[in-house]
Amino acid sequence: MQPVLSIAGSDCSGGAGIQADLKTMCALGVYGMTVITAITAQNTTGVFAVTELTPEMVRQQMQAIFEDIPPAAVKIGMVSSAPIIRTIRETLQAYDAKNIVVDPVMVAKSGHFLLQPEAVDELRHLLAIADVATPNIPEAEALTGLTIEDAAGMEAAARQIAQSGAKHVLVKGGHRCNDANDLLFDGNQIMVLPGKRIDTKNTHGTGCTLSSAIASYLARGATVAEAVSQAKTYITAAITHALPLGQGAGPVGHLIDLYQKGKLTYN
Ligand SMILES: Nc1ncnc2c1ncn2[C@@H]1O[C@H](COP(=O)(O)OP(=O)(O)O)[C@@H](O)[C@H]1O
Ligand SMILES: Cc1ncc(COP(=O)(O)O)c(N)n1
Repeated sequence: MQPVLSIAGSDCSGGAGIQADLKTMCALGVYGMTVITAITAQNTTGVFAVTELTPEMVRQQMQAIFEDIPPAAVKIGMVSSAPIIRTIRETLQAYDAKNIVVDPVMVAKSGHFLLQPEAVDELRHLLAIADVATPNIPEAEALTGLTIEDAAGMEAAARQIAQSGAKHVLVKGGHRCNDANDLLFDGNQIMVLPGKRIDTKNTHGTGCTLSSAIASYLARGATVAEAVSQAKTYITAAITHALPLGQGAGPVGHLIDLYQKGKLTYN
C-alpha cells in the first residue's frame, strides 16, 4: 500500500481539510499520513476559530514522517501563514519529496479567509515546487491578478501560474455557474476535464477531496493527466453522493463501501 501525506488544517466537522483527505485516501486504497498545520473550529455553516501550529512543530511532524515512511505523494492544503509555508517548502526540498500536489487554499466556502493576505507571495514560492497546483477560480485570480470570466480566462491564469514553476496547473471550475469543467495545463498543452454542474449546496470539502485524490492516484503510479482525470471522476461521484448533514454546505460523500463492494473501481 502506497503511503501518501496530507499537510493541511484540521476541520473538526469532518468535511474538509485533513479529515476529507484521510477519507479520500482510505477510499482510494492508499496509506494516509498527516502533518497538521492548524486546527480550525468550523462546521457546515462557517469557520469560527483558527489556531496555527508553530513552524517548528510542522517541521518536526514532517521530519518524523520523511525519516521513517517517505510518502509516494504529498498533498498540501491549508497553510495559513508565511513562516509555515516556508518551512514546508524547505523541508519538502530537503527530503526531495515526490509527486507534490499544492491546493492553494485561501478562502473557505463559507467565506472565511484561511490564508493570511501577506502569505500569498510565500504561497507562490511553494507553488513553484509543485508537480500539480490546483487553484479554484478565485484563488487563480488572486495569484495572477487576472479576472476570470470564462474558459479563456482559466487558460490564461493556468499559463501564468505555470510560469512560476508549477509543472502542471489545474484551474478548477467549481465556481462557474454554467458547468464544472476544469482545465489542466502541462506547460505545453491544455486539457479540458469536462464536468456537468450538479445542483447541490453540499460541496464542503470538494477542493480538499480532489487534491488528495490526485495525490492518491499519483502514488498508485498514474501519470498526472491520468491522476487528474481519475480524481475528477472521483470528486464527481463524491458530490453526487454528498451528505445532507448540518445546516449549511454539507460534506461530499466518500464512497468507501462502493469501492469495497467493487461497484466502483479505482481507475
Ligand atoms: N456543483 C458542482 N457540480 C459538479 N462539480 C463540481 C461542483 N462544484 C465543484 N465541482 C468540482 O469539484 C472540484 C473542486 O472544485 P472547486 O469547488 O472549484 O474547488 P474548491 O473547493 O477549492 O473551491 C472541481 O473538479 C470542480 O469542477
Ligand atoms: C481546514 C480546512 N481546509 C480547507 C478548507 C477549504 O474547503 P472548502 O473550500 O470546501 O470550505 C476548509 N474549509 N478547512
